Amino acid sequence: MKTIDIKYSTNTPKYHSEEAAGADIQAFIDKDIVIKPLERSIIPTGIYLEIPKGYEAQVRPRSGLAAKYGVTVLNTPGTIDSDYRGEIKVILINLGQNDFIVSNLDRIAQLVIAPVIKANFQKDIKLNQTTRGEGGFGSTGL
Ligand SMILES: O=c1ccn([C@H]2C[C@H](O)[C@@H](COP(=O)(O)OP(=O)(O)OP(=O)(O)O)O2)c(=O)[nH]1
Ligand SMILES: [Mg+2]
Repeated sequence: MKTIDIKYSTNTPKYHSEEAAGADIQAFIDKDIVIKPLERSIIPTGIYLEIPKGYEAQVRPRSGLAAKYGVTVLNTPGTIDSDYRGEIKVILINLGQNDFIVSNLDRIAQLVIAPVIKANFQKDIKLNQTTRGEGGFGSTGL
């Protein structure tokens, strides 16, 4: 497994198994946050990273919260740019039927570090032809 060093300040994401792809991130809050059904909340984590150029961090949901409570990350996968130096925050949405309570240090999401390929977008009015052409949104059948 490839590894890279990433500097952090305040809190750290934590891998919970040897080969976990995602490092869990915890809520870092003074008091509980209640998320009502169909509402969302921006949860601080106290995590600040210096991600090396050429990488990003993706904020992904935890499947346990989704399966048990219907709670997920609204903008999944959230994108943490390598030049971002602010606190990582998680936008949770409660798609379940009950209030969801977030307490300090609850593991609310996970971070996956991934390489980034930057495109040099080149304007060309004639794009090459393909069999699919302009077909999308179920054009090949469901
Ligand atoms: O779940 C997320 C997503 C983003 N961010 C931070 C890090 C990221 O680098 C920055 C900007 O995110 P994004 O590009 O997704 O948001 P935007 O709405 O395009 O804002 P901006 O104009 O600042 O790029 O916000 C988070 O803390 N959590
Ligand atoms: Mg942006």
